[in-house]
Amino acid sequence: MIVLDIDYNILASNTAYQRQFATPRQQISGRKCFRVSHQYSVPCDQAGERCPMKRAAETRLPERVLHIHHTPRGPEHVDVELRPILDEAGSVIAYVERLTSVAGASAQPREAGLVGRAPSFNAALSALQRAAPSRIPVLLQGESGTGKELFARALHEASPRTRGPLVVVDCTGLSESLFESELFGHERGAFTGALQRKIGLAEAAHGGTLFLDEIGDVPLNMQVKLLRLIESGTFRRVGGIETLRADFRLVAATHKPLKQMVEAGSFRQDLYYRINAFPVHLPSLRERAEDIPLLAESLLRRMADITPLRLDDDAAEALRRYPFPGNVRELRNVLERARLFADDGVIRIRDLPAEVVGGEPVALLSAGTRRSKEKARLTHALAVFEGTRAELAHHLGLSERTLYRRLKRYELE
Ligand SMILES: Nc1ncnc2c1ncn2[C@@H]1O[C@H](COP(=O)(O)OP(=O)(O)OP(=O)(O)O)[C@@H](O)[C@H]1O
Repeated sequence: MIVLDIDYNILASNTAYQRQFATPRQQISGRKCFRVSHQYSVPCDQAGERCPMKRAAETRLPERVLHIHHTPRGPEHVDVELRPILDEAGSVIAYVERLTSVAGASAQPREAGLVGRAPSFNAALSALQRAAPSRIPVLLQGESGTGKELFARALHEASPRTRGPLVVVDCTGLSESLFESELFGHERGAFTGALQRKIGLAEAAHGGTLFLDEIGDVPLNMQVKLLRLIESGTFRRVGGIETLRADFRLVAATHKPLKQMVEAGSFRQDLYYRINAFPVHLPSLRERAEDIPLLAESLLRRMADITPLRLDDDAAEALRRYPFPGNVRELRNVLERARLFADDGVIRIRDLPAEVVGGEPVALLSAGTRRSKEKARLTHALAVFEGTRAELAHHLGLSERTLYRRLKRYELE
């Protein structure tokens, strides 16, 4: 926790803060929060981020945002909760901020788990953080390959049920009877071939989270049974008479437009309202193209055996421009294939599939507009960022070499 005055100066910090966010012997008190947390020379809202203090100064109410902070370990997602302190007349005289590292995702390349730092990714992560402590059912909506299972796992791990199981049910391609026995289990002799009693997935999720992936694929008849399970929290094994109590937190995911399916009569409205208590939009890779280098580096680390793998600048640029209809899964597949051609561990343009190299630019921008946008972004970053060039490259998600090349290209050196 830190205490701040209304001019962004840190007045005090506790030992937990110092341990987590300061380097040894670093003097925190008296410094500006935006310098310490972001290495900016100006407040966050002038550097293109939402500043919770600015809002709280107007509303005099608590604020909560998810920011990427500069820490001794590099950039990290941090959940910032801010409370204004008022004097007797009701004016804001100071703020208390509680900062919590978000463990569920990384803003730096990682060997496992969710990575991302684009605003649309952070919005999804922030929503997840808010839903995690409660038992509210969450519906993850996103195109195929956007990481629904990874988000479900991150939600489970951030929840109080993290010590319990996370049970994943893929609802695609299951016939009605198979779905029922998978979900509810069956008694011995319930049907031909049921030689033993089998515990169903709803029962296996006891004390944990039940993740129903592609819930839009559940057959209509089964939707009734699913609704009953969710509403009453009870079920019966196939062939059984005993009513059993289920205790799980429900997370569902779909890439289908459920609302339209409700209108068309192929998805039950009552079930839709039940599962849609807390919808979270998972961004497509097109909506977070700036995360492509970070994701690519993470995925390459996950694939590398002895030789480390990397992309050269041109290949990285080609990936950034490709719209990736198959999202992160497609990016992973493209890299898996390309690495087989990269004998020295460096993936070049010639190693990428033709559709990626010849693809249309992501946001139908002309090359000129793209360049002037990029130049403006770099000029702004140079003006507000106070760290070294290596740190700036890190902050922008670029390699140091790429940063220097761009600075030269735009004559910003
Ligand atoms: N933000 C991310 N960070 C790291 N890896 C990711 C991220 N998003 C997705 N992936 C990877 O992309 C692949 C596809 O993810 P996942 O299977 O979770 O997608 P999905 O949305 O469930 O897809 P589908 O709807 O087709 O089942 C996985 O290998 C996953 O590890």
